[in-house]
Amino acid sequence: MQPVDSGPSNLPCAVPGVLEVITGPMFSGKSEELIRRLKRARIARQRVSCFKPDIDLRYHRTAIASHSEQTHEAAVVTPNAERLREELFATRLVDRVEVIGLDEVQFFDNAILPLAMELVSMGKRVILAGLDTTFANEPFGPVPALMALADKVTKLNAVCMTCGQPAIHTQRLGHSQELVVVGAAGMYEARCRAHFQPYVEESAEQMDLPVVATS
Ligand SMILES: Nc1ncnc2c1ncn2[C@@H]1O[C@H](COP(=O)(O)OP(=O)(O)O)[C@@H](O)[C@H]1O
Ligand SMILES: Cc1cn([C@H]2C[C@H](O)[C@@H](COP(=O)(O)O)O2)c(=O)[nH]c1=O
Ligand SMILES: [Zn+2]
Repeated sequence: MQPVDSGPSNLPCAVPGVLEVITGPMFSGKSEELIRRLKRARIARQRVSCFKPDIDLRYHRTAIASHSEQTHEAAVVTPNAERLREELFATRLVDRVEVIGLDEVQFFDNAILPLAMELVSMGKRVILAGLDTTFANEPFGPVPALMALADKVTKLNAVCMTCGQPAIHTQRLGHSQELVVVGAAGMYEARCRAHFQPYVEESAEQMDLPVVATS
């Protein structure tokens, strides 16, 4: 008797959750894309909840806002995954929503990874937006690891403010070497590879330190 090729199972599985990461430099449209996805989910009559860290209250206290002034209602939370967990579970909000959005995820600690995966395992659509690299071109917080775990990664480009080509970097204008410096246009610019100056050389020049020649 021939063995039966069972093939792909037609058995229904539990509603699958999904992790989506939207990333890229500043001004690349991450918040716009997050807002677009959340609005479409609401059109599809899905229940949506959105959060942003209390670090960055540039435009609104009760909404995420893009540089182009598009907005979506959001709750402000301390950028601490345990606090976000409490916000979702202690209030049972998690039981009332299908889609969870979070902007500026780069400011969260690494515990955001197991929290995101727990929500996905509960069948939630989790959409996270944040910077992949810092002003110094280093991986920013949990974002690269989240990209590795995601079902879908959308990496956006901005427009280089020097030449108009696609920009993958965020240039900080000024001397600060702090990791977190909240700001927008005037403090930061999108730059392409050719026009991005990582802070090591630039700050050395600005601080009148010797710049080591590479060739
Ligand atoms: N250098 C730039 N490249 C692209 N868009 C820019 C630039 N500077 C300003 N913008 C504006 O920023 C908007 C994207 O804003 P936003 O969604 O907040 O980006 P992000 O969240 O990635 O910082 C664009 O639609 C455009 O109106
Ligand atoms: C590169 C870089 C950025 N920031 C800050 C600057 C802004 O407040 C946010 C990014 O906002 P956006 O929605 O992506 O435009 O992050 C920072 O603190 N450190 C950095 O290295
Ligand atoms: Zn350029």
